[in-house]
Amino acid sequence: MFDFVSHEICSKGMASIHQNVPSITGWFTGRRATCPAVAPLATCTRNGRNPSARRYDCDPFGNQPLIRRRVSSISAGGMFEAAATDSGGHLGQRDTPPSLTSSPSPYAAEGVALRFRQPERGPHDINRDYIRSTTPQQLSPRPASAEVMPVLQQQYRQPQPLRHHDPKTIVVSPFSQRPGSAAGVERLAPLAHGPVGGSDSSSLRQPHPTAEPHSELGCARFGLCSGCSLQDGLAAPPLYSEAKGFFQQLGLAEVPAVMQASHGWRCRAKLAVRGPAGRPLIGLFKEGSHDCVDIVGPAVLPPCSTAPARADTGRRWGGRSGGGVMPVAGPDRSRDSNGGGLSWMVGDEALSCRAQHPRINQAAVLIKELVTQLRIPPYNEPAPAKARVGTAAATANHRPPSARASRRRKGHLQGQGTDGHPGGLTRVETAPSSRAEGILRYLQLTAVPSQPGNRAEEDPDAGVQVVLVLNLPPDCELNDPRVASVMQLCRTLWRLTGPGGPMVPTADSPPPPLLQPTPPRTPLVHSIWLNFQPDARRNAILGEGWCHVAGPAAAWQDFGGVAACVGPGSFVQANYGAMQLVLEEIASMVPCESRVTELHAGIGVIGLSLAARRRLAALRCVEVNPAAAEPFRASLELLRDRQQLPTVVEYLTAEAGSDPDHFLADCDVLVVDPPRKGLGQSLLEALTQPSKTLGSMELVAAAAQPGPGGARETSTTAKRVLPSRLVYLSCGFRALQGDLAVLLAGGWRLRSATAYMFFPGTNSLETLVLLTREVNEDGDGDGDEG
Ligand SMILES: C[S@@+](CC[C@H](N)C(=O)[O-])C[C@H]1O[C@@H](n2cnc3c(N)ncnc32)[C@H](O)[C@@H]1O
Repeated sequence: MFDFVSHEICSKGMASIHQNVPSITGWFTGRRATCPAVAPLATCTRNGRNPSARRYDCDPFGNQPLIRRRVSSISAGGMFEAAATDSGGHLGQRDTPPSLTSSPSPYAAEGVALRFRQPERGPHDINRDYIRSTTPQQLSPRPASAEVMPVLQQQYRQPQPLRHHDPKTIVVSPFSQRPGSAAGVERLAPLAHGPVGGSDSSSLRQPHPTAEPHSELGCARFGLCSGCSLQDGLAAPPLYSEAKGFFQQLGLAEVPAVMQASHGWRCRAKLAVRGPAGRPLIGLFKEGSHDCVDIVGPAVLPPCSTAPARADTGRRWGGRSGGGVMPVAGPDRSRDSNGGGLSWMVGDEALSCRAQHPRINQAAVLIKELVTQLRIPPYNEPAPAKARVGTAAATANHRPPSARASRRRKGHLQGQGTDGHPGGLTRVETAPSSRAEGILRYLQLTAVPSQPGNRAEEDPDAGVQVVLVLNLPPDCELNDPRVASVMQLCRTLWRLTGPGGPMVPTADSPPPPLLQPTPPRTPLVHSIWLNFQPDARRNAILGEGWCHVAGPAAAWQDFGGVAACVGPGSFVQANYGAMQLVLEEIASMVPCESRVTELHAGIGVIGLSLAARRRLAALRCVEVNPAAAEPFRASLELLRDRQQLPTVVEYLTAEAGSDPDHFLADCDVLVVDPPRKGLGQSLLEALTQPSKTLGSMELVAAAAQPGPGGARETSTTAKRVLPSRLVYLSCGFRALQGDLAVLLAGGWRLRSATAYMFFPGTNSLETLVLLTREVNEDGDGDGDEG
């Protein structure tokens, strides 16, 4: 029998993600918003002709139906459709909608015909009530169906070699295989110098022209942005040497260092958006400042283009590609009434962030281009009152929100909180009285596998879940012009790179958002969310309000053999590949049939993967962020359909230190994965004072526990029974040192430690430690378990 016990999973905080989605159905589908930028691309693709030889003008906001004009620039989000034609100008689509004529096009030689539609409403005339009362079917009988859309989307679906992928795991320190080591991890000899990893010699591995020629990182921006502090020795940062010495003092001869990939490892990126309207900077802050270093490469034409290169305006990185240089629209064009041109196709990977998944880089390029063309004002930070500066190492580590902040999160629209993961950003506290301007604050981009069962970190065709973090209140009216420009961005982005179809679910569609399958072939943009973070004082990137705009709500990803539901506000490790290795090693530390408690469980990635791999007798997960419960439940449901699970699965929304006796009851193996500050005092006490007599209240609680191993005693002399194994995954090495001192003094014995490079290029570690203690009949441990 399967039993899912969920405590404090209330109807408010735990509401299904879609339950609180505002009824904006039909808003985005009310007009055919196919961007005519498809025209040159379609031309290029179909006929191999010069796309810039002839361009099409259009007045996307005009009211003249069915007008063709020649023009000089192309709108980013117009109100028309584009259709590819054959050489005679006839539409080539078999299922051409009746709204498109088949009359010969004057531009037939271009292979493209544009037709303009009478927009039902102007782009700035968005009315929420109107939207709510209109179904997508009424407004848009079908998604943009012109052939050029699939053609364009195909451009983004093109399977590309995942050039960053490094199949080899690097282990720096010499060591022998040991029982607790990561299963399947390839152990290599120590690396002294030279490139990390296998024989991949793709361009992503080539250093930037301006980078240190022999550096492993090979990034032209090294030293400018705060994302990386090391460009060599990525697999053995200075902190690793220190950690090795620390553990050797504690009796461990070997401390393996594991790096899964040196480039392209980041599957979730959080990027600041700053700078003036029309010239956005998207990237990370310089050390100790609000100066944003742009890490998003320029948009360039595809190699097949023969378009003449135009002089760069100087506001972008110089563009280059295999097929020539094509700086995109300059300021003059961005002032066009049509919103400027979209001449780009992809960014230049050699100029993009080395750490990020290539598909994240591509999405960032597209979004930057649209932000530029639509002149969406980036967030303008108020002057900082006191700068709290993180080092590169600190920024690499996550800083989950305080428990109080997490409790405050109710999620205005979605019931989702934030994970507070900076994703490489240095955050700076600002003065309470400061005033911020601008709209677009951050981008959160998460790689999503293109196929169920795929892993995003290995998937060259991965999609990207886009979160636009806005400096707007969650209750901002959607007819607010500031939102309108953002929505125009969303609409264009979706039309260009989404899978097609309406952007939001219909009002009467069933709400299975978390279990919504990923489309068979995922285009570049998997889904779009808005997050509202208007508070300049809050030290968090994500705010409380969420709005689901397009695509599946969740980004499912295989973690440790389990399909894990990752919401846009869920905590998830940025380095998916390294986390997979950690999960393998944790599985090797946990005996089959164990009763496992996982504290700081998040969406339950570790616990569920153990449940899938180790036939656990029981699983209890404890997490303070209430927004993590719903994704956990969704993952659990999917897993239950596939295989046998522990008879009792508990998910507790609570602070790890709030009731340790309850959490530790009936537990053989305790897994902890705390934030950087490490374990709380009460938990450390509980783990080191087994002979503490339980109070009567605790006994009542313990007696209520079902199943074998529940309350074994009812007298007030009952003692706390501790687990025999403690698996400690730490992202804060300093805190780990302190916690280990307490635990070792309290009877635990250190069995193994492995240093994982979760953030190659930074001086940080993710340390996985196994501790054991012998448990006698009294529940006391003498610190030695077999
Ligand atoms: C490093 S993350 C680990 C999450 C999860 N194990 C994973 O790998 O996805 C730390 C988690 O601890 C949670 N957390 C922070 N303080 C906590 C507390 N006092 N009690 C319980 N959970 C806490 C955070 O919300 C976050 O989900």
